[in-house]
Amino acid sequence: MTTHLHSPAVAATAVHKSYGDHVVLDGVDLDVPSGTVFALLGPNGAGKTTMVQLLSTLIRADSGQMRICGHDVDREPDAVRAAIGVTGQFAAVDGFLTGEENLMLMADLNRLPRRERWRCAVDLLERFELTDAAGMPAVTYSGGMRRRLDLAMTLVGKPRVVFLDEPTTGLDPRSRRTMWDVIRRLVTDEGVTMFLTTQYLEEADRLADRVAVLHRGRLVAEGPPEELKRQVGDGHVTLRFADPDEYDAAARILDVISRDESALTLKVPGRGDVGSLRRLLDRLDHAALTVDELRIHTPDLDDVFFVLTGDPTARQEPIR
Ligand SMILES: Nc1ncnc2c1ncn2[C@@H]1O[C@H](COP(=O)(O)OP(=O)(O)OP(=O)(O)O)[C@@H](O)[C@H]1O
Repeated sequence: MTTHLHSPAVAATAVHKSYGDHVVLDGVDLDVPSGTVFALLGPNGAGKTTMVQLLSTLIRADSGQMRICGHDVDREPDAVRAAIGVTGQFAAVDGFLTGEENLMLMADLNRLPRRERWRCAVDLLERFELTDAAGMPAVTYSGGMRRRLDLAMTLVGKPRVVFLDEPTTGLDPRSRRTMWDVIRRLVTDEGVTMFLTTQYLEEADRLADRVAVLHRGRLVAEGPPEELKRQVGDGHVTLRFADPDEYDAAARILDVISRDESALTLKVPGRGDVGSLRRLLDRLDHAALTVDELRIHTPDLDDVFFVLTGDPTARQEPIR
């Protein structure tokens, strides 16, 4: 296999993909340097999984070019498959096998020499904090443990690029943080390139060197999280209401970034300076609405998403 040491880990140019009349990707360009974490961010149905399926040779694009570590996805699919690992929302883990057996099976499938299989399994179990659970059937694992085992299994084949499709969807905050640590360590210690898709702005912000925002089949922004946040400038203000009717009424009169029905909170754009806060409170006063609590935030990716897409439908997704 030819190695392309100086090629970007992932490069895509003018990628189009439709299902019937439904345009899912409408000319997407990507460039991910080796040894970095890249996050493709977007709400449900934005086309993130489709992009991963295209780059990992699972489906074909209608047009456009894609290369992984210098290998053309269309013309050299075997070389691409040898360079990548994919972990998805539907893990490859067999619940009836123990963690160790799952890893040994994967080592077998990757044709590792017999004496290396066990060493590889033990090493991965330790790095992924699964040593204590190594002998237990995977069906007894928590969601976070399963995701870690799935990622460990992907690494048996020593991929240079790992696609992580929504790696922490459905995990509790602690498991999410453990997963983030594992992902970061793989990049820092081994130079693996991570291409992750996520709906969670916080995840992209914490993990990624570069973030791209996918909206209606197009990239609406691309850059380091800090740069995107700078583009937005102002932060936001969170307002909490005690009364559901007042919460609803406020949501109707204000320019709302996002809303949380259960907490009765609204996020509205604003720097939090005295003048703009006074204007905001005056508007609520005139409508006879009482705010229970007010918090001021510096810009985060949530604000970036709102400013870039300005699309209220995008705001209803479970972004956090
Ligand atoms: N095989 C298919 N046939 C028809 N439509 C499809 C197919 N696969 C995906 N789609 C459509 O393409 C759009 C993008 O789907 P995709 O799964 O890529 O989105 P996503 O951003 O990964 O969303 P999620 O966060 O929910 O996984 C959706 O509207 C989906 O219904």
